[in-house]
Amino acid sequence: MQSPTSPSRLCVLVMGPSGVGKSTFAQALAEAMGASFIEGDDYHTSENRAAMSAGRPLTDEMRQPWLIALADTVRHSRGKRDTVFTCSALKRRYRDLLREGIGEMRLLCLSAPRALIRQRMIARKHFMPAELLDSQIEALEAPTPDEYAIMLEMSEGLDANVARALKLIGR
Ligand SMILES: Nc1ncnc2c1ncn2[C@@H]1O[C@H](COP(=O)(O)OP(=O)(O)OP(=O)(O)O)[C@@H](O)[C@H]1O
Ligand SMILES: O=C(O)[C@H](O)[C@@H](O)[C@H](O)[C@H](O)CO
Repeated sequence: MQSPTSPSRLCVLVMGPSGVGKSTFAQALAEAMGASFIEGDDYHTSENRAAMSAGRPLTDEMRQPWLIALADTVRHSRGKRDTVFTCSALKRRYRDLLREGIGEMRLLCLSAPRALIRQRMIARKHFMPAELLDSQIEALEAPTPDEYAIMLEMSEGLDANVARALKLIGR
């Protein structure tokens, strides 16, 4: 039997505020690794989606069921294959909740200048409005040294960042 703390497959969390480029980067990374890709946004409750679409930031309580459902899916996936997943995972306690459900994971924390993120959010078609960006950045608790996160600056270009991430995670 496999315990959540002794998984056989690599699990990578791609985190950071809305619009920073998690989905774009994580899909490219998963493809380069031959890993499964899981999009965190697909596990929100309909209430959460409605709130975000209406420009209301999520509360800790609203994020709880989302994080639990996502962790459940990722745990099953990483039991079979290397898995890359996205989740804003803005606060330490959210990341701890994910670790509780999933086991060990590598953290890739994406950042970009606020103005660039805002520009990209305005340009895309998505339920998350650019007006929520400030609340995302305010809520963000950067990973602490004990989380061994790899920090990636997204204005540097997708291919360079994928290559750097592969090297740093040893793939
Ligand atoms: N390296 C890049 N160069 C140019 N545009 C990019 C790059 N990365 C992402 N984008 C664009 O920026 C927008 C936001 O990216 P993406 O949807 O991947 O962010 P996200 O962090 O997953 O957002 P959310 O958490 O809100 O789902 C998209 O329109 C995407 O096409
Ligand atoms: O924790 C949160 O505030 C939300 O989950 C957001 O970050 C969204 O998931 C997402 O990024 C929207 O596209």
